[in-house]
Amino acid sequence: MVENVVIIGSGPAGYTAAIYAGRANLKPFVFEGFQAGGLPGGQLMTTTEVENFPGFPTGVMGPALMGLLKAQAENCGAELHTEDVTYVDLSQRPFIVRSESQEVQAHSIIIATGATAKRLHLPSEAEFWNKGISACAICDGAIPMFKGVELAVVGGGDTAAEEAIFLTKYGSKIHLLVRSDRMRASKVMQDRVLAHPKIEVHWNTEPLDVYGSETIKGIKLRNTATKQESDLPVGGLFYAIGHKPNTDLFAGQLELDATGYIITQGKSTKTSVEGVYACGDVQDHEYRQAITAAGSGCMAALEAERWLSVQGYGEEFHASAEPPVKEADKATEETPDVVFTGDITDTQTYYQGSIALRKLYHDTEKLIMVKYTSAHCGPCHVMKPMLKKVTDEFLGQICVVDIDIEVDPEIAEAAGVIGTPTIQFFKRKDKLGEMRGVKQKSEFRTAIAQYLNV
Ligand SMILES: Cc1cc2nc3c(=O)[nH]c(=O)nc-3n(C[C@H](O)[C@H](O)[C@H](O)COP(=O)(O)OP(=O)(O)OC[C@H]3O[C@@H](n4cnc5c(N)ncnc54)[C@H](O)[C@@H]3O)c2cc1C
Repeated sequence: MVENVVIIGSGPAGYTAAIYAGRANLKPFVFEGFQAGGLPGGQLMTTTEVENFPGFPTGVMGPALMGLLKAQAENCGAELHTEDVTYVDLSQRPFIVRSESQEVQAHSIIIATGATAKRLHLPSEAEFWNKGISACAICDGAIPMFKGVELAVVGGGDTAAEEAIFLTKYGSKIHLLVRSDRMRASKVMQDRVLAHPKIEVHWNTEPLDVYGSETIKGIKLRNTATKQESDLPVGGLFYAIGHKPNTDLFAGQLELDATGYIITQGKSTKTSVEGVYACGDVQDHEYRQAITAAGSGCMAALEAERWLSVQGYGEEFHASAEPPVKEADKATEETPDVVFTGDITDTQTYYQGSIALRKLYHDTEKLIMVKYTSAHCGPCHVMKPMLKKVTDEFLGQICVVDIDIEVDPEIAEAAGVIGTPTIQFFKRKDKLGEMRGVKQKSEFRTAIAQYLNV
């Protein structure tokens, strides 16, 4: 079967294109992505309050907004697959789009792969990645290791300014490392940074490397004007140095500009290959906003629909009168997380908080799976429903304890948690293993099955 339209990416651009293509009865096939170019849900999964998306007069949390867009896309008939695309062939028709698990043929393609935060590639970066270095202050700032210590943010744009201000909630002092003698951030953000009593701006400053033992203890710096080197003891370093468009898949197949952004024609979302459209940040280095991404996602879907119709493609799929119950809803409806207020025994599967964890840790013979998450962590929002589907397969066999690291920072610190999400497994007071970050369902399933038999 040849799909009418395959959409690659699930940020505001991808989901909006899916909503429009779904409403046009095209049954869009969406590769939401998984790890290759950010998270399913895109960049807004890594932020907190979004105050400028129309329709939310008092703001909306980034992950919540993306949850709404996803639900709307599904309700409009989009078919969502939480996988990365690993290969495309735009030289033949129908086009070929491949992920690890499947190959799809498509009459048209909408590219909405967005952009990814850049790294500095410091000599010791790999050693300390997620052990004090992070590319998302909003996601990781609340981690116990960053509380009450001096932290550094590198960058001079709006993101760096936003992240430095955000981190003042947690760090004792924030050092903002700016490469030149001025910031690129908007005037209003610069004013906020410069007026903040907890932020010190280091002009003409670049990091050369980081050092530490288990976790980062400081940064070696160089003054870009005088070349003088210095040392800045900090407990965390946050990158905010811009983004790279996620276009490696299309290199040599589509026209890209010198920095890798997809070139679209005039006011349209048409690319250099007929039937292939690009929307959102992957083709926009100027506005880079959720609403502009969503707007261009709408344009891409409308343009694809018209093109399919002119070509005589575009098989229509009509939704049934009764909307199907969505998988995501099922997962949360079937087994609601249980919050214990009374006596804690190990007869249930889901628990929350440090009191439950302590009691189970001492009393139960069952496998305990502890989920350390935080409300601000986009990857945690991605992981939660996926993991829930897996743990529902083991009802009654394991005890799953949810720890919000902002509510229970002491227990997270005692457990050595240095990033969210983190999963730890315990049995009879022994720690059996740990998993960090979002993983495939199969990896979670294998780990649980393995530890159950220990
Ligand atoms: C910290 C932060 C805060 C922000 N705050 C705001 C704000 O307040 N207001 C605002 O308007 N904008 C904000 N932005 C900008 C906004 O998030 C982006 O402009 C917007 O998300 C771009 O949407 P997009 O759909 O083009 O791409 P993204 O959101 O970047 O989404 C890209 C999608 O493509 C997927 N993908 C990538 N590669 C592949 C692949 N190989 N296969 C399959 N899928 C793939 C990814 O998984 C992801 O789902 C913020 C950005 C950041 C980083």
